[in-house]
Amino acid sequence: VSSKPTPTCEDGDVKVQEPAETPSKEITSIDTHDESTNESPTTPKAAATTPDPSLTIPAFQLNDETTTSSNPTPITRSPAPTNDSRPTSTATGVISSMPPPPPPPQPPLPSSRPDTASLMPPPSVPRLRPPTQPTQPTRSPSVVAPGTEGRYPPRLSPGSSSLRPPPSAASSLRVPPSNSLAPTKVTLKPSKPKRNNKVNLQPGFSPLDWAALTANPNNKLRGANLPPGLIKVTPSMLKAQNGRKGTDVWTSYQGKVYNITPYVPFHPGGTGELLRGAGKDSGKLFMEIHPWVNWDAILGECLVGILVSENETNVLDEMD
Ligand code: HEM
Repeated sequence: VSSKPTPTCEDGDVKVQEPAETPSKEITSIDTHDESTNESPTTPKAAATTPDPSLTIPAFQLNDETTTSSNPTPITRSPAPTNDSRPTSTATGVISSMPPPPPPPQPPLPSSRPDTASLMPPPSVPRLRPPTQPTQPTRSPSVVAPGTEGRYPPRLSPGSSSLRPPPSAASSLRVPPSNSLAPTKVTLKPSKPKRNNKVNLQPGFSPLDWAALTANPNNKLRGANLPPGLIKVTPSMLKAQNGRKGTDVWTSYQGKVYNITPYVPFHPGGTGELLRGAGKDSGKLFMEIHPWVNWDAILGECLVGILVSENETNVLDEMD
């Protein structure tokens, strides 16, 4: 639109002649221009009136668009007001609008160029300003809540914060390995040496040897003199089976009584440790030292009976 005719007609004062020469033609062109841009009616008029100055038009357009600083000054002068009056009049009646604006044509080329430049800038300037202005204000408020340009960091910070949560996934993965691995490693190292209370078992008394021994039911690991079925064991009976005076060593675990005598040489923790539960319940000691050990899997064949109360056995004896 800026390149159209403004230069030739616009020579400042010459504008009057242009409308007079081509009223019908100008009307059509002006109408179209007015529809597209309400603010810049002058540009359409110039375009209709100036078919010849095509050469001058391109040069001005480029200059006007590129240089924003030069645009404002020419616009403010005369073109802006003149243009505004023209379009408004054209909107209602083309003829009325045309006569008032057109000034006498001026021969000097330089003067015509500035006019075109002034005419050109208005359309281009408003167009450029609106997009930039709305974007800036929107940015400043959103960013700003605190302030102006310097607020980019704040924006970045909120953005980063929003990313941080999603980063929540990435952050969770990163943190645990570094922190968790270090402590776990440290804890494992000291714990192993502390618990390394295992004893050197005699040849033929390894866990595999014990497994082979228990696999054969004819070994009678429960005791030679016991009945085939499980027996009821009272606390007094358990206490008497402590290994002293040549007796077998019994211990209880979860309400069941076991003969641990055959297992003593196989116990990795040593004889002394295992005999701490002789004649009494070993559940507490067992769970404190190695709760991961499967008691029943190791001593299943050593099961003697079920632990019962003293009164119960007495009643049963009386009944018998
Ligand atoms: C008074 C009861 C018991 C005490 C005080 C005791 C004590 C211990 C000790 C101090 C260790 C060495 C742990 C180490 O150095 O890591 C150990 C290992 C072991 N004990 Fe016992 N123990 C008892 C009963 C039993 C019983 C009844 C069984 C079998 C059912 C048993 C099976 C084992 C096994 C398999 C290990 C080796 C654990 C491993 O290699 O991690 N213990 N025991």
